[in-house]
Amino acid sequence: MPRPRTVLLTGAAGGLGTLMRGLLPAYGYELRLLDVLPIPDEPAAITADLADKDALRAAVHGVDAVLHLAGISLEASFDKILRANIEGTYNLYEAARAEGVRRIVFASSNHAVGFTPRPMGTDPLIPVATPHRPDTFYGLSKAFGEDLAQFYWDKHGLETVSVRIGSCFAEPTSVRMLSVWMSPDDGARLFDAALTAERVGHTVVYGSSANTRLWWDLASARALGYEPRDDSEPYAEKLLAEQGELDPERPEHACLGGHFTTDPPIWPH
Ligand SMILES: NC(=O)c1ccc[n+]([C@@H]2O[C@H](COP(=O)([O-])OP(=O)(O)OC[C@H]3O[C@@H](n4cnc5c(N)ncnc54)[C@H](O)[C@@H]3O)[C@@H](O)[C@H]2O)c1
Ligand SMILES: O=C(O)[C@H]1O[C@@H](O)[C@H](O)[C@@H](O)[C@@H]1O
Repeated sequence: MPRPRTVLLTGAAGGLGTLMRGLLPAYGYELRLLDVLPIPDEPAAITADLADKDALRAAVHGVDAVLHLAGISLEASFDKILRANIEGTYNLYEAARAEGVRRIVFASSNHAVGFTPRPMGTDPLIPVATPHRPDTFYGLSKAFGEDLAQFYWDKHGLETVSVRIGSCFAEPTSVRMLSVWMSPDDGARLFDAALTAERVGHTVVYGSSANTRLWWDLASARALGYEPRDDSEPYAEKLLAEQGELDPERPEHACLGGHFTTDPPIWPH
């Protein structure tokens, strides 16, 4: 596939969208921005809901690829998740298929597999082929999105890289995040690799930096050409002094999804 140049960035007003708006142009992409919220200082951004099928058709028309970040990014009622994340992602795929877009990079989440026990001691890293074990309606919508991506590849030849993002923020803020953190710079490296790798079909990868305390296997991400450069370890001493080690007796410390696994989820995590 020729290197994509024009990329629709959905969820461009959000935290990750704002970070990627800043970082991805340096890789040579021309970003077309979309969000349900207006974006200050971005008059060309498309303000549209993922429920608006006509707006999505127009938004994907002529782009080489889509980086799909839009949606509810925390736990919410099933009705809200259904509309934004499940129907919204379907609407985006259908628009992309109809307009002949070749590739989508889908912001999946570790919460699609959040009830997977985290490795302890000498346990092996968690592979991407681990079964879906969503920890929330939110995680369930990401499991659906991964299946939707597989279906659109098998049926329509529309490629996807589903990125099970850990925690992509400027800095890790919890002991759990020491294992799942993805620095914004590594996030841009991974999204660039996912947009440009040859013949991905539907590939699932974990999205994180090369953390010393990593819980999952980055092999499928590295196979796309991703070379992480960051590690959360410099933050470890301070976070461990403040919060202590994870306690395997506490369910929210024993699983990948952390506090998303409690009922209701406990914020912050
Ligand atoms: N930030 C992370 O660490 C992380 C981790 C795992 C997965 N993700 C996923 O990455 C994506 C971006 O995460 P974020 O942290 O920037 O979240 P965010 O909540 O800051 O941003 C999401 C954006 O999507 C927009 N949006 C929501 N519903 C919409 C709709 N119906 N139509 C159009 N736009 C809509 C929101 O207005 C918002 O700007 C999300 O899909 C999230 O689930 C993020
Ligand atoms: O697991 C995590 O830390 C992150 O998971 C993502 O799916 C959520 O969107 C984000 O809010 C969490 O911080």
